[in-house]
Amino acid sequence: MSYGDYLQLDTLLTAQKPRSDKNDELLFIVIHQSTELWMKLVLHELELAMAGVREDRLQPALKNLARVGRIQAQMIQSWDVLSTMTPAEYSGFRDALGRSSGFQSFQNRRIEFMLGNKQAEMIEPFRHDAVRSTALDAALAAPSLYDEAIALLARRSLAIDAEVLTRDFRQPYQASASVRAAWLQVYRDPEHWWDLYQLGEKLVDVDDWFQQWRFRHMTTVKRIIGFKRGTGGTAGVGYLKKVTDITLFPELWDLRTEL
Ligand code: HEM
Ligand SMILES: N[C@@H](CC(=O)c1ccccc1NC=O)C(=O)O
Repeated sequence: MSYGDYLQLDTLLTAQKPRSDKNDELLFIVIHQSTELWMKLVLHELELAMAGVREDRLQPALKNLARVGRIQAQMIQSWDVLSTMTPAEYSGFRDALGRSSGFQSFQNRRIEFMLGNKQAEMIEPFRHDAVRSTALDAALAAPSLYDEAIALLARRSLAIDAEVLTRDFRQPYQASASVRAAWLQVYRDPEHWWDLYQLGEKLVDVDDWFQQWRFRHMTTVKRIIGFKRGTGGTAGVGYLKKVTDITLFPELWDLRTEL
């Protein structure tokens, strides 16, 4: 066994195939591929974290979520590398991308669903692909990381409304007064609820860094394509600006006003 065999570098390093003769297309491909690799690890860690929360093994789940946070930091940093590309350099090969866009990132959509950003229409770009659309249908219907956290609050005898626990998980999560009151109880007496308090803060980290990733996507796109429309059919920056406001775990933000 050699270094290259173990890491399958023949496969990995022959998968960069620019469609133009422009120098900067390699940067564009490498940034996307490395992001997809990080997403692969995020999915793995999120699955473990969700299983940990579900099975009341909170300490390992916290460790998985801490790792997700450090990966998100890398993903946010990588916008700085892409920002070295100028509008003229990108325009040189943009036509070669055709109508492909980030809407077609399966791993990104699975992460969004696992974190609770449930928008069923986002499966449409995958309908021609039986394997991926089936996996996304399943992720849409399953409880998110936050649904698992709320079920844990209930198992710890915090009062959670029944309709929150038995909700249709395909629907976007709606903030609930009982969930807010439960988290508030945890945050007002951290020593008594130490592991739940840590879980709450890890979830805020993930939400915060997800928002930062979206924000940097939007600013990077603004400096590279200005206000051109997106290849995926949206208005471009205007659309990306709108999605920066998405909040995954609303009560964990709301309760901060009351502390
Ligand atoms: C020059 C670089 C980039 C430009 C100009 C760009 C532009 C855009 C635009 C305009 C959209 C909205 C869909 C559309 O109308 O096309 C979009 C969506 C998206 N992009 Fe990018 N992007 C860039 C780089 C990246 C990178 C490096 C990633 C990392 C994988 C990425 C991931 C995504 C994802 C996941 C979406 C869907 C977002 C959502 O629905 O919330 N993009 N991008
Ligand atoms: N939506 C981008 C194109 C784009 O960024 C893209 C195209 C192909 C593969 C990945 C891409 N990145 C994420 O949106 C654009 O409008 O220029």
